[in-house]
Amino acid sequence: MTEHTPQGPVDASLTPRYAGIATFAKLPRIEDVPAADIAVVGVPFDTGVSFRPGARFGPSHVREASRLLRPYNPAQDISPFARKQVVDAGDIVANPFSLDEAVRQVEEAATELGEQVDKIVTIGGDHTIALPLLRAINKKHGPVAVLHFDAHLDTWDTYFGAPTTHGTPFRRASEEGLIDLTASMHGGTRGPLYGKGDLEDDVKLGFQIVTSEFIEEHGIPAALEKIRERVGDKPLYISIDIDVLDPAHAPGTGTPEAGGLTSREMLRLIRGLADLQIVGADVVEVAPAYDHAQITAVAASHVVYELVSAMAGRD
Ligand SMILES: N=C(N)NCCCC(=O)O
Ligand SMILES: [Zn+2]
Ligand SMILES: [Zn+2]
Repeated sequence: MTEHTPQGPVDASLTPRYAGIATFAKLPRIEDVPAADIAVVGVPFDTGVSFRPGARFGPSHVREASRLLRPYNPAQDISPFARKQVVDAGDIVANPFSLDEAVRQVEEAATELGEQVDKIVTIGGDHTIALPLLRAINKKHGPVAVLHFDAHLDTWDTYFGAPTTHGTPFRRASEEGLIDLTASMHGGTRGPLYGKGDLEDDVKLGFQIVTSEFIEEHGIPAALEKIRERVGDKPLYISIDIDVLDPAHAPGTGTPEAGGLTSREMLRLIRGLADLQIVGADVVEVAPAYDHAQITAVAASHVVYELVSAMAGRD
């Protein structure tokens, strides 16, 4: 915890919230404070996508929508920006012409940032970036429980022979021993697969699943019970692909699947996990070109805010 009184966001009652440069939630930049506890950082990168491109514009789009966030979160009864020094750490530079170099750059930058702050919430970017982010967090915490909210499993093996894509990060991370596979889960998965073998492979790796259908059938409390039982008090990394939401709630994404969660359900799920030992998180796959009226960006900005609130609430 920093020694200084946290510097909060620009006061929207003194400076119009639509004025000025958009940092996340109008928070100070990391350079503007002596020390920080929680950093929000962008990774504008989408070289790993299999369908619609454009997630490289995700971080700036989410920051724009986050201008409207306010400092008190009644749902968690917490003022996250007063409790902890939360900052915007800008964007990590990721080479769009070399996926391998980009992955190295993300790992290196996230490792460095992780030495400066306690916890990081990353805004993507396509889901490829979860791999270097998990490599970075592994150096700090060892293998972490991964709670992965997504329409997709993202444990596929290769695409066009390529091992590193947005459909493969959790397969690679499992193989590298970055994930505690006794405590990890997918949440909100649904939709057509390549074959039954996709699910069998996923089980073999060690993941469990709370599907979108399970959540609809049994409700959020039952889903939370399953997740909490699985994760326990292990260091937890939460990776949220915005396509876990139904396309009605998140049209601005690259591989949309019908039958997903509402934003209200997603926010409730995070709140129900707020007391767990969350050590890092990402929110990925926001692709503004397919967004309308900032629907996806508003949802994503609230998801990030809820994650930051959860992290700020636990010492
Ligand atoms: N990670 C995301 N969003 N999508 C993965 C989809 C991979 C596929 O095209 O089969
Ligand atoms: Zn997905
Ligand atoms: Zn994904």
